Amino acid sequence: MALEDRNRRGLKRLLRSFNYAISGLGYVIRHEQNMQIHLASTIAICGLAWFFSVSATEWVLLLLVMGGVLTAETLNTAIERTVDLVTEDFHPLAKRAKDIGAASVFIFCIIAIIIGAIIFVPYFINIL
Ligand SMILES: Nc1ncnc2c1ncn2[C@@H]1O[C@H](COP(=O)(O)OP(=O)(O)OP(=O)(O)O)[C@@H](O)[C@H]1O
Repeated sequence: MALEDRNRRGLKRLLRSFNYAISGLGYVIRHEQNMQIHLASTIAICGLAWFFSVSATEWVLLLLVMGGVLTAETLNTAIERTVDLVTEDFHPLAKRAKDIGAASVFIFCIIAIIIGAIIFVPYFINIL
């Protein structure tokens, strides 16, 4: 957001914020291979949920964890770019910050896999 707009309010500022968010999302999707993998997984999981006609509660849980993974990856990319802005040299703290950012995505992925298994395994067993 342009610096002079920071104290302004109203629809114009809201629309600009929306545009900046879309631009950030587009960047992450275009440049981060992990985000592309997460998105492909999200589409596949939605297809599976539709195929098995999962319940509304299960949809909510799936959407929450899928959204959580995508959000964690987006924030992790922001951390990576911020670290790159601070230093391009090897630095133990840069490594620490990036590794911890990556850990946050990893944690959410593990939780998503566990919740996905809890929801889908009974459906798979049913069609066997
Ligand atoms: N400036 C740095 N100093 C020390 N270690 C770094 C630095 N930059 C990256 N690393 C190490 O290399 C790893 C990979 O960093 P990189 O910036 O390539 O991110 P990435 O995990 O490959 O993510 P992506 O490919 O999604 O951008 C980091 O997790 C960190 O351990």
